Formats: sequence, structure tokens, C-alpha cells
Amino acid sequence: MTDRLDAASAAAGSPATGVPAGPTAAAAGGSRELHAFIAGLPKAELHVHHVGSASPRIVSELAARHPDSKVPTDPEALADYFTFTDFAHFIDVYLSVVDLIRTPEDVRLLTYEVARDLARQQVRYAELTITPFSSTRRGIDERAFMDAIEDARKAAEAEFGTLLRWCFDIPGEAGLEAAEETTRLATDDRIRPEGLVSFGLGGPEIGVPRPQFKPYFDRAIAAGLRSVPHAGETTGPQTVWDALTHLRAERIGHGTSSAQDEKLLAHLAEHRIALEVCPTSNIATRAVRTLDEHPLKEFVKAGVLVTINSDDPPMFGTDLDTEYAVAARLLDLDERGLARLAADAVDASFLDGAGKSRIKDEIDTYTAGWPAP
Ligand SMILES: Nc1ncnc2c1ncn2[C@@H]1O[C@H](CCC(=O)c2cccc(C(=O)O)c2)[C@@H](O)[C@H]1O
Ligand SMILES: [Zn+2]
Repeated sequence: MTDRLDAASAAAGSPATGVPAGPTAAAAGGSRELHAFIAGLPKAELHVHHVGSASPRIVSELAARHPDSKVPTDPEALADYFTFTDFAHFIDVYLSVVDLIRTPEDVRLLTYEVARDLARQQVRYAELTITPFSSTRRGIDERAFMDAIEDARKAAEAEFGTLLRWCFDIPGEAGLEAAEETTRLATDDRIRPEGLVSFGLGGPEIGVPRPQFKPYFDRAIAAGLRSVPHAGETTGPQTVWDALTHLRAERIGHGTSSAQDEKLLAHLAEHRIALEVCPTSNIATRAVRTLDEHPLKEFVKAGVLVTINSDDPPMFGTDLDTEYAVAARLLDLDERGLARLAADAVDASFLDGAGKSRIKDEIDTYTAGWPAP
């Protein structure tokens, strides 16, 4: 059994993608061997946002193209800009980056570079959450938008071997107009992209009750899409219950407050409804005060299926490898425990059976070949 992760042997440093280390990188700690194991471990990422994954290089390049933007062009200044006082502040900053994505070429460049960053971390499969409403309402033609993400998806598969699929989400605070538009783009066969597999709900939860979106999720599910709304990130367990009962959620984005409701934890465990846990995101948006208070351990103790994700990695000064190191420390995992986390994410994904078996076999081969301590 290799040394367990511990702060004393912290070898964290900046995440693999070169963004300045965020609020939990140091806490990730970890032996060099375990970091090396994580770096080579084949993974699947199920909760990561398109615009939220724009690297400092991409953001500064786009900001330089649009001098009217308040987004800094200098990567160092960007690290300060990506420091949030609360969730509402995070959304403001997030939207200022959305404003930078103005042309189909911006969309294609962003998507391809996000795929490159995922491939660099041995991500074999990712479900990337895209908010098409936010881009089409800012003037990007919907057909050109879909062509741009599909071009990038096919290029990523051909050049990096990384499979991308899309989740289209409703920015809930933008209301039912956004819900209608997102549902149309996700269900009209004349426009919906080939890579689309799921349908979500993002943005602030406070003042945005989930039940109002039931008609839209019903239409998306009827069109064959899988339901994966955010819930319980900045509000209590009732939002998670609502996502389950009204939106028929198959997985829950974050679900952090589920730990406050034993019955909810039991329900999630019994029905194998995975939580898409994003530890550093919860700290960076102040949804959770400190890592040691993060409920990840409670979820595992209650038998809930958890997947580890980065949410908006450059904005939170993290990446998926760092999130695995954080999870290893919080759950006291060794290589086998980490491999099981990765396999659980593959199982909870919407990839077809053959694809799941292929990635899980790769995880097993990699782990079996890892030198024993
Ligand atoms: N951790 C997160 N938790 C929740 N969401 C997250 C998280 N990370 C990223 N997002 C994304 O933030 C956006 C929010 C966009 C939004 O609220 C909004 C409000 C009003 C108008 C408009 C507009 O476009 O006109 C947009 C969503 O696209 C969502 O996918
Ligand atoms: Zn999210």
C-alpha cells in the first residue's frame, strides 16, 4: 500500500494545466507517487462547464480581442479576478467571460482547447456542460454555434482520443424564456448536435425553484436526453428532492446539502443516483467553508455513488487531477481507491456499454501495472 496522501508530503504545486494553484491545491497534499498515479490514471469527467473551462491563456487572448471587456488580459491579474467573495460574484465573473465568446471561431477555439486540457489529464470521456442560450442571445448564430462545437468534438476525438459529449443546461435565473430556448435547441432535430446526451439546469439556485422547469425537462427526456440538474449547491436538500421528483434527475450536480438529510442520502444510495462532487468549486464559491467541512466523506459513508469533477477548473485554480488528489486526501484513498473513483465516474456516465468497458479495462490495466510499494 503506497503512502497515503498527507499534507506533510504536499507536492501539490500548480495544476497540470498551469493555472495558478487555487484554494485547495496545497490542501490536496499527497505523495509524489500518488500524484504520479493520478496523472496517468484514465478518467471520465461528468461535471465541467464549457466557458468555465476557458484557460487563462484563452481568456486573456479573447480579452485582448475585445478591449471593451473588464476581464484582465494578463494571466496573473486573471488569478485575482477569479477570486470570488460569494456565489453571486462568481456568476458575475462567469458572465463577463461568457461575453468574450462572440464568434463561432471563439467557440471552436475554446472547445478544442478545453479538450486538449482534458486529454492532458488522461480524460478519455467528458460530458461538457454548455449553455447555448447565453451564446445565442449574445448574437452567435445557432447553426454556426452547433457546427463549431461539433467540429471541435470530432477534432478532439481524432487528435486526442478524448470522447466529448454535450450537456445543454438552462441558466435558471434567466427564467422560462431561457428554458424554452434551451429546450428548443436541445430537442429540435434540425438543430440539436449529434454529441448531445443530457440536459441540465445551472446558475443561482436561490430564488430559482426547480419545479417550474418540469415541462422543459419532460420534453428533453422525451427526446432521449438524460436529466442532470444542479441542485443543493447553494440551497438546502429540498432543492435536491425537487430535482429528483420534478426533473427526474439521474445524477445531481453537486448535491452538497444532501448531507443534511439522512432520508435523502438513503434515497440517493438506494437508487444509485450519483452526486457530481466538485470539492474546490464548493470552496471557491463559498458554498462550503473549508475542505475539512466538505460532506464528501458523509456521502461515501452513506453509500452514495460519488464522482469527482472540476466544474470550472481555471476559474477555481484547479483541474481534474487536483480534484482527485483532494478526494484522495478527504477519503484517505490509495491507488486502488482512486481507480475505483475513476471507474465509478465511467459507470455513472451516459457513454454506451462498449465504451464504458473499454475505459474501465484501461483503468484496470493501468492500476495492475502500477508498481507495488
Ligand atoms: N458551479 C456552478 N453552479 C451553477 N452554475 C454554474 C456553475 N459553474 C458554471 N455554471 C454556469 O453558470 C452559468 C450561469 C448563467 C446565469 O446564471 C445567467 C443568469 C442570467 C442571465 C444569463 C445569460 O446568459 O444571459 C445567465 C450557467 O451557464 C451555468 O452552466
Ligand atoms: Zn457546475
